[in-house]
Parts: sequence; structure tokens; C-alpha cells
Amino acid sequence: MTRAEAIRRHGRLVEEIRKHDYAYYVEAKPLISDAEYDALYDELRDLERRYPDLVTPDSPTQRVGGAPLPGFSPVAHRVPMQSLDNTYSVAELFAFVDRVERTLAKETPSYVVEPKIDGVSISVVYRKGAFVQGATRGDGQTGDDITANLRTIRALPLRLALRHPPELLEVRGEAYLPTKVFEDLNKDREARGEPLFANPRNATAGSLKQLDPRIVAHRPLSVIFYGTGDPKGIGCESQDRWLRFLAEAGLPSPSRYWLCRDKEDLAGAIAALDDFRKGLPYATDGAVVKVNEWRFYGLLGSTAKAPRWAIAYKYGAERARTRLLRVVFQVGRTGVVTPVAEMEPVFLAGSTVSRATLHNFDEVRRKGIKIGDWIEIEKAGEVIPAVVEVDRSARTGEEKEIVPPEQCPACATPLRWDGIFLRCPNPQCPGRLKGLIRHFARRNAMDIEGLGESLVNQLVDGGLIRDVADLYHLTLTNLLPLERMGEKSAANLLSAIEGSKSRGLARLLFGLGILHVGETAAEALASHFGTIDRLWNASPEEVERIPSVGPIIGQSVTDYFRDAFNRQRVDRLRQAGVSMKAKRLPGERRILQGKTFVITGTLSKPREEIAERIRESGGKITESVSRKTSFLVLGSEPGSKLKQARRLGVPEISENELERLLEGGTNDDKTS
Ligand SMILES: NC(=O)c1ccc[n+]([C@@H]2O[C@H](COP(=O)([O-])OP(=O)(O)OC[C@H]3O[C@@H](n4cnc5c(N)ncnc54)[C@H](O)[C@@H]3O)[C@@H](O)[C@H]2O)c1
Ligand SMILES: [Zn+2]
Repeated sequence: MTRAEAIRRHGRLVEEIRKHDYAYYVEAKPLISDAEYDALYDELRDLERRYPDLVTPDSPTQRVGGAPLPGFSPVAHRVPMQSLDNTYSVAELFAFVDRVERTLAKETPSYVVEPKIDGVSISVVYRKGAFVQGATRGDGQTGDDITANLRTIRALPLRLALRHPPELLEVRGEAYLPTKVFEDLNKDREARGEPLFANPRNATAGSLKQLDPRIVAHRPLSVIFYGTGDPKGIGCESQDRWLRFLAEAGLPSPSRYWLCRDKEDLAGAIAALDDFRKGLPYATDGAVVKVNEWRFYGLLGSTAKAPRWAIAYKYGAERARTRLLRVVFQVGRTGVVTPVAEMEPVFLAGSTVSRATLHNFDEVRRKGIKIGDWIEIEKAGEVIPAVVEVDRSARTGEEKEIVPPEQCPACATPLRWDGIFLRCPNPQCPGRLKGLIRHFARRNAMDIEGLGESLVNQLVDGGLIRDVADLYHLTLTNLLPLERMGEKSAANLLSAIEGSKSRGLARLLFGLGILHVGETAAEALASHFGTIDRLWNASPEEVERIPSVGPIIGQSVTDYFRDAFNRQRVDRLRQAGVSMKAKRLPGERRILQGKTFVITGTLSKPREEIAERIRESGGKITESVSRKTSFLVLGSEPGSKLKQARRLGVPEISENELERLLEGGTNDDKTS
């Protein structure tokens, strides 16, 4: 990889990871699985190891993901709340031990192994033994005040069980949704056609985000503690003693932990915990290994993001064994027919599952899967598990081949092979249409909230929608007779549909589900062509010349627009008022190009949202004020950044002034 390529790749990764951090931490609705996220993150970390000068203070490797939420009061953490470095390999865990022992040279530490609870990080303060405040981690420096929400949690003692409670005690741990509650919550949501939570952590985050504590009270959350904010001055010297103290104080803490002296102990503890955690009432995704003696913490220090005296060892995806009862065939938006396994229901990683994807027929052949087989399924963070293995030794001879269908299960059109994929060629196939609408409504496409699977099925099966453009002609009268559709949700849906008209060309191109056109290609196409008409009339050569597009996408895009049916679809969307213009026109100089912003204080919208808009307009965001800062965006209750800005003479602007700037107004004279 050349340096220029590394820089480009770095930029892409940072942008991509930021987007996922926002979806995960702020909206509690991840777009990809944790394993996929971790892969992106590792690539970024490796790239930065090779090119250390690419590391900026706001790189995702340098900061705790997350941001304070609107609607909650901010709480500044006395001591930053950090994340943990993590690994999936024992070799890397041992390398951590070597690093610690090298740093400590003559001293010999011991280690504590605790379950890594898959919840949401919280900090709780007791004054003279009484619960006074609770906060989330937020961006690590500032979290949200969730005192009222935490009060509804029964497991959280409002008074400490200590005869002589300290003046001030900060304890840190996790809020979590017990596995059973999580499972019921998702069942409920499924029945109502609402999107499922990907894992208990997202469900917990979603619950804590509720501004109304009464809603929180209906989701029986629980808490467990393992840490403290400031280890100084609380008269405790080690992690194992601290865990005992927490229990004495009446605070819920891990029911088991392991004290270890060396690598051998650690490997044993990790294996023992893997077994033990299956019986816990909460989901765990790993083991946290901590240096036991607190006096070493100062010496070991921390990176911008995580302490150097602890590491998380993550267990691989959970697997379960069950029987494959039958195979059904699902048509996706591009017409690809996917074999889906229906299995004997089995409990896996926090929920009961009865369907798993078999990906494609090539996979089926490669793994030799047959109906009636005992299979191993795996869930790596996502809701839909995959079949990973067949237990051939359990065969009876009664198993049946999985035969690819000859006709489309949705429209009976004869199917065609396209490489390893089986496709329905009928552009008007209702199965394809359902897939397309679900894709069109996705958050990173046209973002239409409330358009869940069961609703899409009703709309298509009931003949209310014959093409995506029909979405824009739905009325209250159409919607109200549908199942589980109240007046309020119908109105919300209509306004979400209305709002989707202005997403811009890039997201529309992605939403149209053109073969091979992912988000990145859609963005490249939109910013190169600017309008759909120019793209529509482009030749394949012209399209494929765009960086990050290439011949396959070039051909696919031109084929798409050559098809009369697709042209008609686009025309109907245009008539319905859907924007066909790129948010940024080709060659247009972006309004904040070359300007650097620092944000401080509380604003009317989440900080990340404002930062995103600045970035969209070409501006840069940095964490700290320097002479190079063009503007300090000033919210209420600003932090120390304001002082620094005044000292350096950096101009301050309010949120309204920023708004004007974004719209291309004045204020330009202030930058030099
Ligand atoms: N799917 C996505 O789009 C997406 C996006 C962002 C993050 N993620 C996931 O989240 C992870 C990063 O999240 P993170 O920064 O919270 O890190 P993390 O969950 O890997 O580890 C840090 C957290 O572990 C918690 N924890 C639980 N038990 C603990 C114990 N016994 N001792 C100490 N801490 C304990 C603490 O809250 C701490 O903040 C990623 O590795 C990824 O898997 C996924
Ligand atoms: Zn079909």
C-alpha cells in the first residue's frame, strides 16, 4: 500500500467507524455486527501502527465511543470513564502480561479475572451512604445524568449497608437487562413488527435513553458494580478487596472472580469463566483481566482510550446444536433466492432462534447440509445466526438433499442461475419488491422509521404498494385498517415517508438497490454526477472511470438505467417529490472547506449531529483549541476550552451563527 492509499483508506475507516459509533452509542441501533465492527477497528489500529503520523486526537482509536445525549443534563466525570483494550486471542493476552511485567520490572503483580458484563457503563455516587447521582459514560469525559432512571432499578441500593459510610463514594459498573427480560422484550417487538435489539447491551442503552423514568421502570433493568472512579483515598489497595468491599456495602458485584498469579492461572480462569458465565442471569461477552494491586496503576498508566492495567478477552461467537427441520426460500431485492433453515428452536446467545441463513446453494453444497441434519449454528453479534457445521456422525440415512427450487417462491417465474446465485428475473416480483422496500427504508438509505417487515408484507400483499414510489402516495385511510396500526403510528410513518424525500442522491442511489452499488459507490456516483439525469445518460466507460466504482459497478449502473421499468420507477419517484440531486454538487467548493471547529458546552442537538453537519460542509472538528482553530462553537455551560479560545483570540460563535454559516451566510470575514 502506498502512503497515499494509506491516507485514503485511513480517512474512509475513520468515517465509517464514526458512523457506526454514532449508530451504536447514541442511537443504540447498530448497523453492523460487533465482529464486523471490531474488524474495521483492528484495521484502523494496524494502519495507525504502520503510519503513526496519521493518528489524530479525534481518531476512534484515541477516544471512547459515545456522546452525551440531548435531553439529559451533562455530568462531568471526576476521573474519565475509559474503555478497555480487547483481544480474541490468548497469545495477545499473554503479550499483555509480558508488557505489564516488563513495565513493573522488579515488582510482581497478581491479576483478577472478572466476567465482562454486556451492559452499559455507569457511574454512581453515594454521599454519606445515600445514592445521589448516576451517570452514563458518554464520551468518557462527560456523560448523561440518569439519576431518575437509575432510581427505578430495584437492585440499586439507595443506601449503602455500611455503619460508617464515607463522605463520598463513586462506584462504577454496568446497567444491564437480564437475559430473560431481553428475550421477552425482543419477542414482544417482533410481534409488533418493531425492529429487534441486536443484543442486550443495545436494549439496555435504548432503555436508559428514555427520558421518561416511568418507561424505564417497565423494563426491569439491573446493575452490577466492579470499579471505582478514583482509587485514591478510599482505603482499599487491590481489586479483589474492592470486590469484597462492594459486596459488604450491599452493592451487587460479580458473584465469582478469579485471583491469578501467572499465565497458567489466567488461562485456567478464562476457561473456567467461559463455563461459569453460561449460568449467569446476564449476558457476558468476555473476561476482564485486571492487575490486582492498585498501587501499580499509576505506573502502568493509560492510553487516551483505555487503561494499560486491564484488558478484555472476548470469547468467540456462541454456538448451539439443533436440528434442521426444513428449508424455505426467500427472495431478496435483487431477486437472489436465499435458502433459509428452519430449525428446532434453540437458545443461543441470549435468545431463542428458529431460523438461520444458509447464505447460498454453493455454501449448502460445500458444507453438505441436508434436511434432518444435526447442525451447529453461530451468532456473532447479529440477530440472524448462520449454520456453520453439520454433524455427519449423527446421520441416520433419512436426511434429504436441499434441492434448489425451479420457480420463484413469490411469483412462480422460472429462476435463473447467475454464478453461485439463483435469481428471480421478474422485475415486478412481489418478493423482490418487499426486499427492495425494506432496503429502501433502511437507516443508511432513505431512513423511513416504522416500516418493519410485517408492515411491508401487508402493504405489498394487500396491493397497496406495487412499487417503491407508491410509498409516497399512502394516506391515513390506507394505513389505519392495517394490523397493529394506530392513529399515532400511522401519522408517524407518513411523516417519516415525507422526510425521506430530501435525503439526497447518494442515499437514493443506495436505496434503489442497484446491483453491486453499496454506500460508498453511491456516494461516489452522486458526487461525480450531481443529478440523476446526468448519471442516467452516462456511458459505462464514463461511470467506471470514477475512483471506487470500476467496471462491474459501471456496467450494472448503466444496465439499470437502460431498463424501461427502472426508468419508470425513477420517474415516479421524481414525480412524488423525491430529491434527485446530490447534497454536494460536483466540483462545488464546500462552504466550510479549510476551517477548523471546536465545540464546547451543551447545544440544542447532540454534539455529534452538529459535528457531522460541519464535516459535511467540508469543515474539520478537533478536540482542543489551538491557534489553527477557526471558530469555537459555544454552547451553554462551556468548559475550559472557552478560556483557551479567549487566550488565543479564537472567534466564538453561537449555534445560530453556525447555522447561518452553514447556510452560506456572512461571518466569513472573521477567518483569516
Ligand atoms: N456494531 C457496531 O456498530 C459497534 C459500534 C461501536 C462499538 N461496538 C462494540 O462495542 C465495543 C466497544 O465498546 P466499548 O468501548 O464500550 O468497549 P468494550 O465493551 O469492549 O469494553 C469496555 C467496557 O466494558 C465494560 N465492562 C463490563 N464488565 C467489566 C468489568 N468487569 N470490568 C471493567 N469493565 C467492564 C465497561 O463498561 C467498559 O466501559 C467494540 O469492541 C464493538 O464490539 C459495536
Ligand atoms: Zn419472483
